Amino acid sequence: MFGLKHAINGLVELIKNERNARFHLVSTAVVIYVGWKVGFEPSEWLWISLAVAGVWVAELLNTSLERITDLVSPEQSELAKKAKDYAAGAVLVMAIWAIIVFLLVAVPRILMSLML
Ligand SMILES: Nc1ncnc2c1ncn2[C@@H]1O[C@H](COP(=O)(O)OP(=O)(O)OP(=O)(O)O)[C@@H](O)[C@H]1O
Repeated sequence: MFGLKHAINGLVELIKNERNARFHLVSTAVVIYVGWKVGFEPSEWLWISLAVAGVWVAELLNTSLERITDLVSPEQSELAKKAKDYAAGAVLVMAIWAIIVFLLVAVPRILMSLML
């Protein structure tokens, strides 16, 4: 279980050091609260949890790639810029998908529960 300790440490460090991660943490808590309040179905939880996990994974990999890039190329370089921009693009794609899932799955359920 030593790997688990390091993995949890990675998550804690991400939340401590990255502003984006703190935003993800608040968003994750809000989505879980809303889902619990309106009573998401298991299939809805599946989509929402996939989107939430996807954003966390993308942010973890992006931050890891940023650190590796800084290690390999501490000075300004065109390649370092490309490497970081690609990784940031991956987070953006995942975040857009998570918003689409939220709009398609959560918003109709929230509106339904407000009308009842
Ligand atoms: N060594 C570098 N050479 C050229 N451009 C860089 C370099 N480092 C960063 N950049 C540019 O600046 C952008 C922001 O990089 P930075 O490492 O500050 O990431 P960040 O998104 O601000 O994340 P963090 O706040 O975690 O460091 C990169 O996407 C890239 O375009």
